[in-house]
Amino acid sequence: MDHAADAHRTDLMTITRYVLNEQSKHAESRGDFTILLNHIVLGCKFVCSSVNKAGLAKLIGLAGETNGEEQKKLDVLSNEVFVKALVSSGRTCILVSEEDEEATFVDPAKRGRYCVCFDPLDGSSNIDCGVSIGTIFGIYMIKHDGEPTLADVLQPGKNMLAAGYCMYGSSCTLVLSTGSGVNGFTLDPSLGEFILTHPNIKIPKKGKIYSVNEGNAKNWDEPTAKFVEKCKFLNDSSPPRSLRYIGSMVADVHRTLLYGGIFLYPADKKSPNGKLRVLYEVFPMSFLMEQAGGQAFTGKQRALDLVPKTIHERSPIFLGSYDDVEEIKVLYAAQENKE
Ligand SMILES: O=P(O)(O)OC[C@H]1O[C@](O)(COP(=O)(O)O)[C@@H](O)[C@@H]1O
Repeated sequence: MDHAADAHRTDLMTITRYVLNEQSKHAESRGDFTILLNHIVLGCKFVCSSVNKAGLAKLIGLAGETNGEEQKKLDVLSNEVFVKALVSSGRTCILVSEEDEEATFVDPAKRGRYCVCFDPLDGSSNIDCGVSIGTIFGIYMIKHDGEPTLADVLQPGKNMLAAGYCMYGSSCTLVLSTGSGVNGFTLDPSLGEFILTHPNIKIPKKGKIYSVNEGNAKNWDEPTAKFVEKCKFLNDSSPPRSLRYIGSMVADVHRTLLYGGIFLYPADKKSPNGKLRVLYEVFPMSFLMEQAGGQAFTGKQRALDLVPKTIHERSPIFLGSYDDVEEIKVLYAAQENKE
């Protein structure tokens, strides 16, 4: 690798150029998706700079508002920026945000054909201590000319057109799939551009890492308890798997995508549907995992086959390397056969 050439690379593959190339393959594309994505990218850049200067700009701490959960100042600010950017793109008709109780139906005069479900700032519990957090988004397109309704977003995840996340960590990385593979782009602060740095990401078929909040172990169901037990106390000579849990889904999934392994947020006696939300956490991450060669399972079915009934519905999720998720599917199938 010629680092000097790399540092002075002049043929810059920005995310806009990448998506424009992608879209040019679709005859019907009029550039609407690229315009939409550019507004999402603008939101990510704004949130990235706000997160970086949070301590200095007094953006740490609670906003004193709730969405059923206490909202952080950065939660509210990020949500405002994304809603305004998405509406001003003129390409959206329905917005579903983790921070808004109700879906936003865009004014017909400014409306487009895309529905965007997003968590403007995921990993709230890690905001104030500077640990990596992120934005997650999933995009559908309405296929009819009638009034957009909730039915246009309460669809299986496999109907999404695209999904991605932006991680605000040691560097700002945007990972995106438009249905033909997964690519990672790193923000070059000196250019203010996301540059392709992780082309065609493929998750290792089998991993050495498991990622779960073991603090909930006493409330787990048997297949989950058995799987985590296996991760720790293998009955053969192979080395035990390592536990890595940041508590920010974006950061835990990003590591899983690059290094392999499995991330799980199972159901438990206290939260029978788990914690993570289907439309803007489970679906986008499952879409990316499958596009990278991994898989995503709910404990009952392929995550992307789920049909949510409400916009803030939760679901258990097991996602990551193909073989690792296969192991837990076998345990749930055995449980089902016993019942
Ligand atoms: O603290 P727990 O129960 O392990 O939950 C951590 C999970 O909750 C989340 O923080 C989601 O919650 P928020 O959307 O409220 O931040 C995920 O990012 C993370 O995977």
